[in-house]
Amino acid sequence: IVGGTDSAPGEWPWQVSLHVKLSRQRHICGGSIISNQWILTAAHCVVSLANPNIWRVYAGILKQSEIKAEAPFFRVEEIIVHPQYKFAQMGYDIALMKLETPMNFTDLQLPICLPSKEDADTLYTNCWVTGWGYRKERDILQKVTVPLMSKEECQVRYRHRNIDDRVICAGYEDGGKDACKGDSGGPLSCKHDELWFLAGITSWGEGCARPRQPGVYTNVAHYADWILEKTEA
Ligand SMILES: Cc1c(O)cccc1C(=O)Nc1cccc2ccc(C(=N)N)cc12
Repeated sequence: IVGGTDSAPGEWPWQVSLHVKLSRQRHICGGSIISNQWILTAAHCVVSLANPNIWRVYAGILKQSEIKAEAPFFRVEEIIVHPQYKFAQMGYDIALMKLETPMNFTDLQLPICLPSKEDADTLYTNCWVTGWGYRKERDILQKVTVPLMSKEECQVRYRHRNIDDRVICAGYEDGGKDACKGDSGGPLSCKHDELWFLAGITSWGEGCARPRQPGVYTNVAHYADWILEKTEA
C-alpha cells in the first residue's frame, strides 16, 4: 500500500495473509475470508504455486511480526483458479482457496459480504484497499481509501488494455495513494448501507500510485455465479 496508514486491530477482520513455505517462508499475497472455509484471492498469486500443501493462511493478524513459528495457520485443501485466467491484465484474476478445516469466527476473523451480480453497477463511495505489500514490506496492515473511477476514464488511462465490466478501477488523478505488489489478492472493501462488501480483488496497475495510472481490481460482482458454483458444490 502506498500513502496509507496503520490499521487498527479488528478493523479488517476478513483480511488474511497468504504465506508460502518452501525452504523459507514469506508473505506472498493478501486474501479475503468469504466463508468459514473459503478464501478469495487473485489467480496471479497462486497460478505458479499451485500445490496447496505449500500455502499457509494467517487470519486474525495485524502485524506480520505476529507470524512466528508457533503462530497458528490454516492449511489449504484445494486451490481453484478461474479457468479463463491467463495473466492479470487480461482479467479473470480470481481464485479460491478451500481451507482444510473450517475456521471459527472471532472478532478478529470474520467474513466479508460478497456482492451479488445485481450489485455490479452499485456506485460505492466509501472504498478502502488494505495489505502488507510494497512500498517497503510493512509490518502493520496498511489501509488507504481510494475513489472508484468510471470504466470510460480507466480505459483512457490504459488505452492498450481492454477495460470492461470484469474490472473496477480506483485511484487518484494525482496518484500518491494506491495498492501495490504484495497487496495482490487482497480486498477492495466498500461500505454500503452499514455493511462491508468485497467489491474488488487487488489485481494490477502500471507501477504503483502513479498519476493517471489507477489500480485495477477484479470486479467480484461479475464473478458472483462462478464463486457460488465453486463454493456450494
Ligand atoms: C511490475 C511491478 C513491480 O515489479 C514492483 C512493483 C509494482 C509493479 C507494477 O507495475 N504493478 C503491480 C505489480 C503486481 C501487482 C500489483 C498490484 C496492484 C498495483 C496497483 N498499482 N494497484 C500494481 C501492481
